Amino acid sequence: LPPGPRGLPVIGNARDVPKNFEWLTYDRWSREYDSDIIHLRMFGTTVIIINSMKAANELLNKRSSIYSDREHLVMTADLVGWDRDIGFMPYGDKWREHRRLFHQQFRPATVHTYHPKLLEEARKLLPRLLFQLGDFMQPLRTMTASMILGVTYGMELHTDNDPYVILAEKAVHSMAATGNMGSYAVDYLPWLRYLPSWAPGAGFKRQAAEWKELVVEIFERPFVSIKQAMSLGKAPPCILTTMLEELDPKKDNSDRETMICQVTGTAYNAGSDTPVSSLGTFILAMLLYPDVQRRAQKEMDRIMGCDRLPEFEDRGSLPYITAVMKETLRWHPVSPLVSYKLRADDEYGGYHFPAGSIVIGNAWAILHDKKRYLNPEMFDPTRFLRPDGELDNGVPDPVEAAFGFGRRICPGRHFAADLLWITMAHILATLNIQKAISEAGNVVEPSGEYTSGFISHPVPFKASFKPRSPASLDLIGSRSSLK
Ligand code: HEM
Repeated sequence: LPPGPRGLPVIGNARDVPKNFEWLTYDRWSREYDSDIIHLRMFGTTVIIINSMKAANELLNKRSSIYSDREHLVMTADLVGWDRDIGFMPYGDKWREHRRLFHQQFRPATVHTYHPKLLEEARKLLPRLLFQLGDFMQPLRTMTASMILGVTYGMELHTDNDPYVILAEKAVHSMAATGNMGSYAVDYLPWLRYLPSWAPGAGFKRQAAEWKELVVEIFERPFVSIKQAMSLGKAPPCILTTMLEELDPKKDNSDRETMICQVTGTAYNAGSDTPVSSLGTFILAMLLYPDVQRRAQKEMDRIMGCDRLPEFEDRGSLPYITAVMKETLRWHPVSPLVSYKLRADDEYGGYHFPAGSIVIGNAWAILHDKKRYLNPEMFDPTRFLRPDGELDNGVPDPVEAAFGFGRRICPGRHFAADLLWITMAHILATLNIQKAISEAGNVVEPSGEYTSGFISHPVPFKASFKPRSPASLDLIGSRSSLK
């Protein structure tokens, strides 16, 4: 086995692994043990942590057929009910069928047909950012939910307090809190699930029951509501109606309908939180690196002038904006760790990995590898550009690790990349992102801190959005509503 910290009998390294920001500790151990692969034992389970792209490529990408299973997380899957979600399904026929159905709706050729919806929502975001009162993340959450709910269920959201946005936020919180192996002891000690809910130490069961109600609702509520609308001939065309219309009415479709419900529900929850984290990182970077913001705005002005908003067709002429998006995904990956279960014994670099090991890809370490990215802690989009300002295809694309690996790689990545790009382009074209000023007149510095867990978000911070010019106000279409 690869090197790693010596553990204690029975519990192994359970006390060595910190509760938060494990990816930083894994990265440090990798340097201390001078090995890109390290090994831990957690209550008898072997855990292999991959900290370099080279090893990730050899194992997670090239040998994906044995590295694509998921560990069964008792808390997440059984107790909270996330087993409905493709991301938590074990490798096998059921996962394959769900993933195939999902892919048909989110492959590049299909995602292209969602561009009008992405544009419409990015444009609605601008006045909301301008008039937000202190919590700019809320309009970003509403926009992202509107995009994903719009294409999946044909829904229109009108306010920041839409029940579907709040539902997604709460449900996805339970995924972020439980989705990393070992966040709850019951993952390693499955018998704990049989503790009665009232027993001391069984707080996790009471919490799980509360979360499960939300998870069931996030999958079933929109599905049932659109199916009803469809039976009345009132459902707008969307992914769900497309899938339901393809069913053969002469057959019993109950299994197929369950699958469709799970696929669309997965899109709703997998797609409504992750881009919000990236957009939060983008805003943070624009506050901390004002020169980057100015250069991006200059590029927008050069291509767009001041009389129109960006379109997807402009992407080829806006390499710096694309570089800002790549750097956002690299600087703080949304999922710093991704984990798999090894299905068969394997060997690599003189090491033997037993079947059943948990294998963790440390995306954070890969995206902060000094050998691949100079000064990785700096937000520097120019690292992706050639001296002539065009994109440099020789620089490793953060997409390689930020969206996971192998057969499990995020199937929503094309949609996500389009969503992020068009949103960043719209904000940079029209608004100045500035540090907020407190009531006492002082500049409010963002802490730059992040939450830990399966999905990592910037800790809430304040920012102020001002129109770049009177022409920007016209473009935003909100001049009349300004005092
Ligand atoms: C910035 C945005 C996003 C990021 C950074 C992101 C990242 C990831 C990562 C790291 C994984 C795990 C991959 C692995 O295990 O190797 C994943 C899985 C997944 N993502 Fe995304 N994602 C994003 C947006 C989306 C969107 C918008 C959708 C839906 C439209 C989506 C759907 C999924 C699904 C269904 C899976 C599970 C795949 C499986 O287990 O087979 N993601 N994503």
